[in-house]
Amino acid sequence: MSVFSEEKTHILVSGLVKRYPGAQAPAIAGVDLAIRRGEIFGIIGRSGAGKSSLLRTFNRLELPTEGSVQVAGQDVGSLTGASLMQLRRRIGMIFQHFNLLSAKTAFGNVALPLKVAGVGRDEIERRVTELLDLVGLADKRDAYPAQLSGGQKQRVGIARALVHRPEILLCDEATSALDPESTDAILTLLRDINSRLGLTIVLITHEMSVIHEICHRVVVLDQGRVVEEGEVWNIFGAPQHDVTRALLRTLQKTIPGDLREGLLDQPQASDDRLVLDLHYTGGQGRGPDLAGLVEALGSGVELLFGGIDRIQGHGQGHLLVAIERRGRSDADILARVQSLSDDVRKLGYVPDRI
Ligand SMILES: Nc1ncnc2c1ncn2[C@@H]1O[C@H](COP(=O)(O)OP(=O)(O)OP(=O)(O)O)[C@@H](O)[C@H]1O
Repeated sequence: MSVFSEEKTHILVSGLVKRYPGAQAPAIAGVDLAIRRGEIFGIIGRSGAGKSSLLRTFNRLELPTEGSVQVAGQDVGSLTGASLMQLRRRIGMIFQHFNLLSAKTAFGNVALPLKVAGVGRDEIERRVTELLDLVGLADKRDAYPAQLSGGQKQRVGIARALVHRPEILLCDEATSALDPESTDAILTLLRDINSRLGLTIVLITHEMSVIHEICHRVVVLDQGRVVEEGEVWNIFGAPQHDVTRALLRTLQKTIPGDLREGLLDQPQASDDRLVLDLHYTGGQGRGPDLAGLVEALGSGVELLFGGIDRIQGHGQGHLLVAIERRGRSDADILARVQSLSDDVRKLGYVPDRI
C-alpha cells in the first residue's frame, strides 16, 4: 500500500534541495515533509528561511534541484505539458498583493482562468456567480479592483484560485497586507473553505496569530531546513528551537515594566514575597489550578499577572504569582508547586505590598 492511502498524505516532500544559480547556500537544504489531506498546514521561519521556495515547488513554480515533491502520489518534477497544466489546476494559489487585473471587474478576474481553459459562457456565468457568492462578494461582481477594499480584493483572489475546483490551496502571505479586521474575515473564510470543500490549505505567514487561528500543524524552517514540526498547540506551548521561540515572542505577554522593575534579586525584609512564573504548555491536560496552588501553599498567594490562551482545546500560558514565604525556604515552596505546572521559574521577590 502506498504512503498516500496509508497516511492520508496529500503532499510528500522527500530530500528536497533547491539551489538558485549563483547563490552560495541552497534555499532549501534537504527537507522531508508530509502534509495530510484536508489539513491547514503552516510554514513559518525568519526572512530568507526558504518558505516561498518550498511552497513554490508544490505547484512547480520552482523545480527541485534534488529530491522530489509528490502531490497525491504524482511526482510534480516529472510533469510536462498537459499533465503540468492539469496539476496547476488542482492547486490554487493566493498572494499577498492579490495579483488582480485592474482593467477587469471582480467577475472578469474570476472568470479569466475559465475563459483561458475554454469553458463555455453559461458554465462560466454559473461557476463565477457561485464562487462570488461563496466568498461573500455577490454584490461586487461589477466592481473593479480599485473600488474594492484589501479584504474584498483577497476574496476575489480566493474565488479566482478556486475556479478549477482545486484540491489544494497555497497561500503566500495572504493576509499580510490586510488590517486586523479583514485578516479575521479572510481567515474565517479560509477555515470555512477548508471544512466545507475539504481543501488542503498550505500557508506561509510571518503573522504567528494566523498560525494560532487556523492551522492544524506547522513546520518551522531555518536556513532551508526543518527545525521543528508538529501540532500547533504543541509547538506554541513548548517550542524547542531558538528560532521558534524568537518567532513566537510576538505572541507572548511580556511582564509589565513596573512589575519587572520592582523585582528584587534578594529578599530585603522577612515578609518580602517570592515571585514565581508558572508555565502551562497544554500537555497532559494540565491547566492552571488556582485551588491547587492555595492548597499547596496556604492562602498567601497573590496572582500578579498572566494569561491563559486556548489552542486546539489545550489551555496554555503562564501565571505570575507572589507567595508569602512564612519562614519556608524557596526550595520548599518550589517543591510544593512543582507538580502544578509544566515549568516553574523563580523571578525574584516583591515587598509585602506592591
Ligand atoms: N529567484 C531567486 N534567485 C536567487 N535566489 C533566490 C531566489 N528566490 C529566493 N532566493 C534566495 O533563497 C533564499 C530563500 O528565499 P525564500 O524567498 O524562499 O525565503 P522566505 O523564507 O520565503 O523569505 P521571506 O520571508 O523574506 O519571503 C534567500 O536567501 C533568497 O535570497
